Amino acid sequence: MRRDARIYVAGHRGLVGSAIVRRLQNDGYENLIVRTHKELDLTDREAVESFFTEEKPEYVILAAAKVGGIHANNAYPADFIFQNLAIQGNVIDAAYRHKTEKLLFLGSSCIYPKLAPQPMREDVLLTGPLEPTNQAYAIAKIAGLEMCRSYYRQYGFRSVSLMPTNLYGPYDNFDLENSHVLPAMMRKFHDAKERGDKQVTLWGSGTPRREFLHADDLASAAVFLMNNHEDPDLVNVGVGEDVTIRELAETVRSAVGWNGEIVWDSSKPDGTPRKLMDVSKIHSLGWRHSIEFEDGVRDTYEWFKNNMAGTLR
Ligand SMILES: NC(=O)C1=CN([C@@H]2O[C@H](COP(=O)(O)OP(=O)(O)OC[C@H]3O[C@@H](n4cnc5c(N)ncnc54)[C@H](OP(=O)(O)O)[C@@H]3O)[C@@H](O)[C@H]2O)C=CC1
Ligand SMILES: C[C@H]1O[C@H](OP(=O)(O)OP(=O)(O)OC[C@H]2O[C@@H](n3cnc4c(=O)[nH]c(N)nc43)[C@H](O)[C@@H]2O)[C@@H](O)[C@@H](O)C1=O
Repeated sequence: MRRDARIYVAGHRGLVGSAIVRRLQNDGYENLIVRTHKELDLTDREAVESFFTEEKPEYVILAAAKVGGIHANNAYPADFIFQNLAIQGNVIDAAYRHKTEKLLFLGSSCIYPKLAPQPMREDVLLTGPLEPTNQAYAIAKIAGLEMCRSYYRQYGFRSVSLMPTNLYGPYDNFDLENSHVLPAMMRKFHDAKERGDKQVTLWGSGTPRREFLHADDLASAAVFLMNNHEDPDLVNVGVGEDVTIRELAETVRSAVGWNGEIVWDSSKPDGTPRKLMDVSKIHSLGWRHSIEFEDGVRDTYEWFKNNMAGTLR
């Protein structure tokens, strides 16, 4: 991408979109196009059409989506499938018709079968049943990446599709019900420390394993692949190592500095037992993560204390 190219970053205020904007700005890209959800609802096909007619972005980074943790996915499957199908359908099709040079699509590690062999290679896609708690979201994401492959096959429309593992970092969603596990733990431990609570309740058994990648690393992979990769087939993005949810709780608790008791609520779902990415493809393309987990969690907690603590209810 030329440094003066017109690059539309959809979802620029979210965890991933904000990290991609920071990365592009640091790399000297000076012509970024952004719209808030309120300014442009990407589920509205006519609004998307007018936006592309007006702005004619040369590159599109699609980091806008309906996103949430295990509870949100399980409780609101209709919102997850409808909004994601609509957003990606509108944006990918408009980008093709308005002659965008290249688009970046984001899937997720939950597109792979619930019991896929670990670590999960890109070619285990569609080889078995999905995890029920996020099936609606996963099917929307699989449709998105198939749309990218199909637009390439039929029209030669260029795109890259990244499948990130679980992400964390600044501008994450710290809602107690609808967020992912890492920000939820951070907020629960922080609130307990502030209030002097002796116990925090976490969900499930604590035995599932998850892999965590800092959003700044994902942003670096996104810009790298936009510049260096020409195949619309999916590419996993992760660190290649995972931890149990109990181990994660210890790391986050230690970063926050709270020493009370953790209680596990077994009435809440565990979700997929393990989701570890095979990252050999992206390593062979020349990209590796650079933020170590403990450093990333510590920095994210600093950001949380400075920006979010006290603003949340
Ligand atoms: N977080 C994670 O662990 C992972 C995320 N991903 C993928 O990365 C991408 C970004 O996720 P993440 O940054 O975490 O999500 P966030 O929820 O942090 O951000 C999503 C962004 O999308 C915007 N948005 C949502 N709906 C619309 C809409 N209808 N019109 C316009 N904008 C909209 C939101 O705007 P607003 O805030 O104003 O509503 C927000 O800026 C998604 O595709 C997600 O599937 C993949 C794997 C893991
Ligand atoms: C990125 C990915 O994210 C989601 O999948 P998930 O990884 O299962 O989601 P999660 O981060 O919410 O939970 C991970 C694990 O952690 C446990 N857990 C403990 N205590 C809390 C807790 O307090 N909050 C939450 N949310 N989880 C908790 C929880 O029970 C589970 O065992 C999907 O939306 C999927 O669509 C997707 O793409």
